[in-house]
Amino acid sequence: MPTTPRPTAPATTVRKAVVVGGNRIPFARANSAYTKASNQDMLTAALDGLVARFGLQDERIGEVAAGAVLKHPRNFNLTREAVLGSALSPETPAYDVQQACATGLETVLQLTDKIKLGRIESAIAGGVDSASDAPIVVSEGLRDAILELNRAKTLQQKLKAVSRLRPKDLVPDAPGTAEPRTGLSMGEHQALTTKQWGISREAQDELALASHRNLAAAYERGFFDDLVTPYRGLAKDGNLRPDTTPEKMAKLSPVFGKHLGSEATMTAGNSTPLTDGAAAVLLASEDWAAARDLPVLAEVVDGEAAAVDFVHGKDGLLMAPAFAVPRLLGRLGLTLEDIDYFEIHEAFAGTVLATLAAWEDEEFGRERLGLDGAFGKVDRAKLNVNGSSLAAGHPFAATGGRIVATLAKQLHERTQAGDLDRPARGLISVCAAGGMGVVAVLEGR
Ligand SMILES: CC(=O)CC(=O)SCCNC(=O)CCNC(=O)[C@H](O)C(C)(C)COP(=O)(O)OP(=O)(O)OC[C@H]1O[C@@H](n2cnc3c(N)ncnc32)[C@H](O)[C@@H]1OP(=O)(O)O
Repeated sequence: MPTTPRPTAPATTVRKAVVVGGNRIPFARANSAYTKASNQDMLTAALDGLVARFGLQDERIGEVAAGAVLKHPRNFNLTREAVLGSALSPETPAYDVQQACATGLETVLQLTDKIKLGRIESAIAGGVDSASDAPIVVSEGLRDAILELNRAKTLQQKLKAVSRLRPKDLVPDAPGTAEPRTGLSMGEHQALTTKQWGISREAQDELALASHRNLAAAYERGFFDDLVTPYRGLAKDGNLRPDTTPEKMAKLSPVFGKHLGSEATMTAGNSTPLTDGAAAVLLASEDWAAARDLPVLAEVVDGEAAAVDFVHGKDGLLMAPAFAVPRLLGRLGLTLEDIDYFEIHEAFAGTVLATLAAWEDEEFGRERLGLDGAFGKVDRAKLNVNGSSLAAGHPFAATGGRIVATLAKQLHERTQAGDLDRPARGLISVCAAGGMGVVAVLEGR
């Protein structure tokens, strides 16, 4: 007679995971204020700022997950080293994540899932990147010679290893943002997508200007006072240009897609700059936050990842969020109209605008998303209301943490204002190298 199999693990509970708050160091343009700071220095500073803000000295956090896109081989487990260097309890486990520019958001989703399942009560998610201290890779020839030298026991074997070296082996591989499968940089890929979706230079410059204007206004009203801790002489993001104008932007020469001639529209003004920085977000179960009398800004409701075949297909490298968002909202029974704030990572102005154009396109909606028509229109007054990567800068893995903390605070303010008959709702969309995208929905408290 068949018997009902006994569960091999205790039943798990699904509960809510919330954002308590965030902390980041101001983001610096590459080769400026943080030239001498390593990824570990910056991540430790972001963690220590969070510790100071929420009284977490010697606290054993359930788990810390962070990462860097440009990681030195010497950083075996960068996040654990940063935890050991911080004021958190050394009994706090920590691990690295790498999901390109979506790393910060991916860590938030991984850790909130663990909290929802009851495996941990608290967590810190984050990310860091330094374009100033990028790892330099040695050539295959030099690597082979060094490994052989390491194994050599006799003088003869050592000389043989060294004698293999040729002058070209001494040339290092310079760091870059090229896609391994196409050899094109992210900017060159985006230039193709920007053209494909017919995004004008004016529209890109306008989006970049709005980003600077919104970020400057948010600093002005003190919005970042409890989200950003000054570091190495910097109190605000070094890339912020409150005085930039449409005329100044219009004068900039194209930097990507130059082969497109007069159709080249991407400049240093409407592309993110290479940036250094770190961000961290404190996540918890409701009980853990209540027991410590800590505030709760927002709930992390759900997330989704997508990928596109940018090598053989017609979708642009950074277009995966155009697919991930409809899937996530569909699963949650929401439409774009149900969202009060959109945080769409501004890798390039063209990335945001191409995504919005795809969602408004009937054919894309029917043929690529399997809908009856266009997915919908984003109300631009709800988009990146506190500025985004074009103004703040984009230290790749740190961007997700910046966005989650910023959105959580914005949602909290709006929910507490009480003008909605429900909690304020926010959508995050982050594109990533490799044709990927990670998105999430948060709700204010
Ligand atoms: C990684 C993932 O997984 C997904 C993603 O997010 S993809 C995005 C990844 N990021 C990138 O690829 C980074 C792209 N950016 C770059 O490579 C470089 O920043 C860039 C090529 C765009 C520009 O480099 P640069 O030429 O060194 O920039 P920079 O010197 O700062 O600016 C050039 C000029 O524009 C001016 N400028 C820049 N922004 C301006 C603005 N908003 N208003 C007015 N002027 C501006 C600068 O003042 C400068 O002028 P001068 O030459 O007179 O000093």
